[in-house]
Amino acid sequence: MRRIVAVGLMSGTSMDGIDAALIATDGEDVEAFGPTAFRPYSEDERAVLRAALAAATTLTDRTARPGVLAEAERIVTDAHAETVEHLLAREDVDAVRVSLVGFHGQTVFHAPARRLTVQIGDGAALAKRLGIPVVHDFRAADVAAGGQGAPLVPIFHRALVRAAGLSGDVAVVNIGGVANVTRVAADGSLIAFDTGPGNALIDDLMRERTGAAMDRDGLMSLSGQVQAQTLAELIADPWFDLKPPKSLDRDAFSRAPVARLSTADAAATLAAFTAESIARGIALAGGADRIVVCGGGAHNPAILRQLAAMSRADVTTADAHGWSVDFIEAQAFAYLAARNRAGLPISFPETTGCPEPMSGGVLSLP
Ligand SMILES: Nc1ncnc2c1ncn2[C@@H]1O[C@H](COP(=O)(O)OP(=O)(O)OP(=O)(O)O)[C@@H](O)[C@H]1O
Ligand SMILES: CC(=O)N[C@H]1[C@@H]2OC[C@@H](O2)[C@@H](O)[C@@H]1O[C@H](C)C(=O)O
Repeated sequence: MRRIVAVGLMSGTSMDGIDAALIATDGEDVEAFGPTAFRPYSEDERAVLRAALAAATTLTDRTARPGVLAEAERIVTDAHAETVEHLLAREDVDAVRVSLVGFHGQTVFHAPARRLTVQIGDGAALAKRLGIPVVHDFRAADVAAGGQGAPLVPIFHRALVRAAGLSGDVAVVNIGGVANVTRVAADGSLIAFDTGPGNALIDDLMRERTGAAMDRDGLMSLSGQVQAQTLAELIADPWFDLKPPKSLDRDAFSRAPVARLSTADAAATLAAFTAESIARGIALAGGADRIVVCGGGAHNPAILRQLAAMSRADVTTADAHGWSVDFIEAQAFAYLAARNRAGLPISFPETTGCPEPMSGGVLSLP
């Protein structure tokens, strides 16, 4: 395929907002990173999204939008359209120069064992409003074929690792609401899976105890003490020893074990829980010489310090390699949309457990 300019859009499990990023790619190589934009959800919008997650637990049909799910889908679609319109206007980019949008949508339910994964967001409506073809619904085909439907970013991580010429075995770790790892071995082979919690438990603790949306710069976690017994209780969950492929829904783990702790100790212990489950995941993947961290958790020194202490690898953040800590997932969905148009697979037995390399995503034309 020729090189195209694509916009990628990600609204992740943290539900902090929408990341948008332009890239130039032929679906194999990333030829250039372009401008980015972030559009936070308002507190009201976030409350609707949280209600949608609760409502979605009873879904059996991935296309049904009962009750609050219909309102949540409208909010998600409109907010994504606004984000792209803002980005293109700010950068003075004419929509005709953009060939494609990769639209992840918002995951409201993920249970691959039940062959069900639900991302809300109306791709057809977005294509019409923007006047740009949109690829959306990236996870459904993989899950229908028996895969986990996640993580999908690994093939993008590998493209970045190869282009950077990083030596040795490299683990790219994304710390979003949930955390996931991609291990790119020195021989180019790939293994990827979700490792456990990212920031979601810490965000939920902070909202409940202080009303803040996050533990900004890890200040609360850094002021507390990791409670070893509680951490041991959290990490004793047999899920962490399960062999990949494996993936998680946002609320797969409970923060009940930290309920009796002070806010500072609870935050410190949850940050250590995230770090230890990532370190275990990297070991399960075969270990790494280098760990490159991306996602919002890369801004939390409490997580990063614990991770560095628990692993013997060289730990850096994505920015140190010229990649983007905050927009790597949005860039990945632009890349995955381009792969869809190029007829290239987006998921693999080694990343989602699907039976064979699979294409993914649905195209909606304006
Ligand atoms: N300055 C900061 N200090 C501490 N934590 C931060 C900071 N900035 C972002 N975060 C954390 O990162 C989260 C957002 O991360 P990110 O945008 O990577 O997640 P996501 O894309 O929503 O999730 P996922 O990757 O699971 O889909 C916030 O909710 C917050 O917990
Ligand atoms: C079902 C779902 O939306 N999963 C997300 C979530 O957030 C992080 C982790 O869990 C990852 O598996 C996935 O997102 C990234 C973008 C992925 O598919 O690679």
